[in-house]
Amino acid sequence: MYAIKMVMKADKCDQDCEYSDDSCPNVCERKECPETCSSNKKYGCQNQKFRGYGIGKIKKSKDGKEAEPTKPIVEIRETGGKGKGLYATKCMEAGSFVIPFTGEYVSEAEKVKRFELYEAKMVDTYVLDSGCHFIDATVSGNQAQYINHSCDPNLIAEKWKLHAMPKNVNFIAFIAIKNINEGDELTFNYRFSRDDSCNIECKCGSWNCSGLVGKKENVRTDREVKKNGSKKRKIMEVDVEVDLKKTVKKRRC
Ligand SMILES: C[S@@+](CC[C@H](N)C(=O)[O-])C[C@H]1O[C@@H](n2cnc3c(N)ncnc32)[C@H](O)[C@@H]1O
Repeated sequence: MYAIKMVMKADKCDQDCEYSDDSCPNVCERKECPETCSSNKKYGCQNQKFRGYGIGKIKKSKDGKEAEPTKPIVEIRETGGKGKGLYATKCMEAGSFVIPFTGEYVSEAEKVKRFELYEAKMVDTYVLDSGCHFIDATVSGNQAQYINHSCDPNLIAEKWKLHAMPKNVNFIAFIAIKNINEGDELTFNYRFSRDDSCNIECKCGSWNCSGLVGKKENVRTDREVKKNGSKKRKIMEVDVEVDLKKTVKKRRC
């Protein structure tokens, strides 16, 4: 009974949703609302965060002009031990959209070619597996590429669909899974999909630190552990969380 109700709501929401807060069925399905969504009469639709960052169709204000771009709520700073990191410049509640992850969308074949090229040039490589494509932030990417790993993170990476964008493209958003204070470092669990990524000594300092950056339980880690600052090339290929049921407290789904 509950499932049927959700589907009906989602259909309605696709046309002209009346929710557009965290109970919005599109949020529950990780879909951005269409530009035409006229919900939330006072503040406008709250489920168009990618558009605010210039991703997808640009948001228009009521008078038809381009809306102001979203002001960043993060800044890059030195961490002392982990290189640069990304920090919150204001408080955020659990469930908040923090920042999208951007880079070049490439196929698996192109990713393999690039890995060879980066290896030849000894370039550190940073790629997120979005499920449909690989998002390569090695050369071009936004501030999200400075998010360090933690074994007890305050962010999760989620896959989203954008309205009027190809169905086979996933966009990635970093969402807060804890309340975050101004000045906190933003982190997520890298959960590396390659064995050869898992040999960097972890300095997250969490109570549950595994000792290695991004280590999954089933990954072999019998290689030489790289200290931070090592001249050896690092390959970061990260799996994005797929579990939609992963609980983010503020959301009702
Ligand atoms: C995607 S980059 C993050 C930004 C990076 N700190 C920088 O300055 O460019 C990933 C690299 O950051 C470092 N790093 C991230 N999380 C770390 C952690 N928990 N402990 C130690 N080093 C970490 C590692 O050198 C890793 O190769």
